[in-house]
Amino acid sequence: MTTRQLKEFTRDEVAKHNTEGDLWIIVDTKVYDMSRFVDLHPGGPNVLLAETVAGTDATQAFFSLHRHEILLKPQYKRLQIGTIQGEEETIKSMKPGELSKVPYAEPTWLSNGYFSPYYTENHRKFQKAMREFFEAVVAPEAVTAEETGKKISQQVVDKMAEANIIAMRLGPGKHLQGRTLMGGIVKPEEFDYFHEAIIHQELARVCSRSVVDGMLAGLVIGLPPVLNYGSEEIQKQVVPETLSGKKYLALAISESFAGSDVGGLQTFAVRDGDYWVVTGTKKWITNGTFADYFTTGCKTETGFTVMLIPRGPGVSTKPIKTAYSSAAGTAFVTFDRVRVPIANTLGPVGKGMSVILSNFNHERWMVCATSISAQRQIVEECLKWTTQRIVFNKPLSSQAVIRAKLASMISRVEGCQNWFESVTYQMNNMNYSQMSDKLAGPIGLLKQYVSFVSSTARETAEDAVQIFGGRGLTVTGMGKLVESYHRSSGFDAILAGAEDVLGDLGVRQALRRMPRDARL
Ligand code: HEM
Repeated sequence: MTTRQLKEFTRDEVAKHNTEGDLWIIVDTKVYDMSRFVDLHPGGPNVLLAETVAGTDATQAFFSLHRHEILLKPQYKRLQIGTIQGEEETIKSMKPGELSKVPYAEPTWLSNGYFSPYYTENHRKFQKAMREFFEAVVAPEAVTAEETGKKISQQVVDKMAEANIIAMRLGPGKHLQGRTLMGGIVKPEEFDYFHEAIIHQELARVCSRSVVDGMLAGLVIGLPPVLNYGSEEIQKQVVPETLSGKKYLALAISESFAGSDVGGLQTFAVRDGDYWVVTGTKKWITNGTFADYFTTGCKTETGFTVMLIPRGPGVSTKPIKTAYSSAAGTAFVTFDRVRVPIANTLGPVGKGMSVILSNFNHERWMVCATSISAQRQIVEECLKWTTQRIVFNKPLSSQAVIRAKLASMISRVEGCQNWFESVTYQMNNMNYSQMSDKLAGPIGLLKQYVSFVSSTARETAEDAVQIFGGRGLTVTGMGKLVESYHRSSGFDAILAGAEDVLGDLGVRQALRRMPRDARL
């Protein structure tokens, strides 16, 4: 491939090329020859032939209508023939792993000149490596997966496994022992919930909501019951297979008949010698279309029991089309008299409710982490858009009503992140049973506030669409992240427990702890 030589021009020289068939424009000191592109331009030829555009500096017009990334695509990059003599571009692409300088685009601890009591130099090093990894390895594929709805490729999964990211997404614990984490940046025994939070938040920066789930979220929420309650044999087989990304696992709890009211589930298991015989259906199972194992909640004679069901005779899955991409592998799962060895039981028979409930805290906390990060990205999009978009001859941000929306959006995401970090700090200082006892309520309330959805995410989604107008409803182009967020932010209000139920859980826990002698 030959590298084209870029020439230097004066603005006067460019101005001479302002007709159909000989059309140049300047965008941020770069000179583009649009002569042969005019008829291919998705925005039509006429806009480019306009007097105010042809042969002129069209930087402002360009950035009012296009994302910067368009200029970086090879098919458009090659339209550049030169630069303007003695001038330097002002709009630079972010370097790999670079932090955004847009205010509030990064959490406080990553913002230049600010401090945090929670994070160390090691967290910063870890965050940098994680951002570089996700940008280089995951981001390109995340865009494709969102569009095609296909499962994330095995190549990406293998690279995540190699860095032990799959294992780290399950949080601190014995499953990290003996592993080299992110090339050795953090020792397994030093890996804490802030490291884990960094992974979830960095992942959500490069993936849409569906792809975050498609990145083996099923395993993240479905493997802990195996780790905490599975027999040694089961663990020996399933843990290495899944954490190496060779096999996939999903958590199969919700059904057409019951969701947040886990007690109402109807899938049942009957004992037959050394086997359970399982019959029933599960719905909205993340990663279910490609899962090899299902951590499944079943009704049994003495109560509710959790067991690991391998895909095999009697197990079938079909995709459910939801508002977000099928890359998440959302499935309807049918168990038709499936024979499952009794040895696959996770936790005590009839005591499955506590297995599932104890698992929920981590899952909900993870949903909060990703949800806040996605919300923050929308704040960044809105700050950029309102600064570059010109309306009534002024930037959109000069309108007080727009600034009021930005104020609410910033306050919401900062409130969410700060509460989230406080809960994460508690997790770092509590053991598993303390967490189950003391944090189920706060995490429930936090998720309600974050998924916060009805309170913060959904309001931010609505505000962002108002700010972007029609573009916020358009799948491609300037508002594509806002559109995707608007369509999928509601998912966080439902997945891992409906927000209203969780808010109520938090209050009921608080009420249970009210001192008997408390009076006004
Ligand atoms: C290097 C120069 C340019 C390139 C490579 C380019 C490329 C594109 C592309 C790929 C789209 C589709 C964008 C999308 O789906 O988001 C588009 C849309 C558009 N372009 Fe350009 N463009 C250029 C310059 C300009 C200029 C100078 C104008 C001046 C007014 C313009 C006006 C438009 C309009 C009006 C649309 C439709 C936007 C919309 O749907 O909201 N373009 N252009």
